[in-house]
Amino acid sequence: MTEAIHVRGLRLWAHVGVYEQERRHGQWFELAFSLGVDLGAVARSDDLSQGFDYGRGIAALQEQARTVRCLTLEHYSEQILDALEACYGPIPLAVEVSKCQVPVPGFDGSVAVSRRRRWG
Ligand SMILES: Nc1nc2c(c(=O)[nH]1)N=C([C@H](O)[C@@H](O)CO)CN2
Repeated sequence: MTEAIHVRGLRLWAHVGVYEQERRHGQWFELAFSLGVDLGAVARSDDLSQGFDYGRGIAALQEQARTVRCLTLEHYSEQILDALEACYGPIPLAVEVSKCQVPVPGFDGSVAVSRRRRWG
């Protein structure tokens, strides 16, 4: 993949987690996603209508986060890929979803899963 749009640091409050209280109360997630697309047309013309508007993907994931309910980061990442595909069609996609505060005793870090569709 030679060219891509990368969106990083998209913080979303979502109700995802194996524990019932994670799904009931919700928690912060941080997303990064990439669109593997040719940027040449917009680069030459300065006309966004000839390319991919990253704002549409951000808005779609903000909307999705309001209603999503599931257990695992893996399943959440699948729904994120589905939402991006609904936005942009069958283009190469990559996503990384991090749980910012993981409810594991004695663990102060974050956990992330990364997934790809049609990438490479
Ligand atoms: N592979 C995964 N393992 C775990 C997940 C997950 O989403 N994918 N989630 C949890 C809990 O929700 C976590 O927040 C704390 O135990 C556990 N393992």
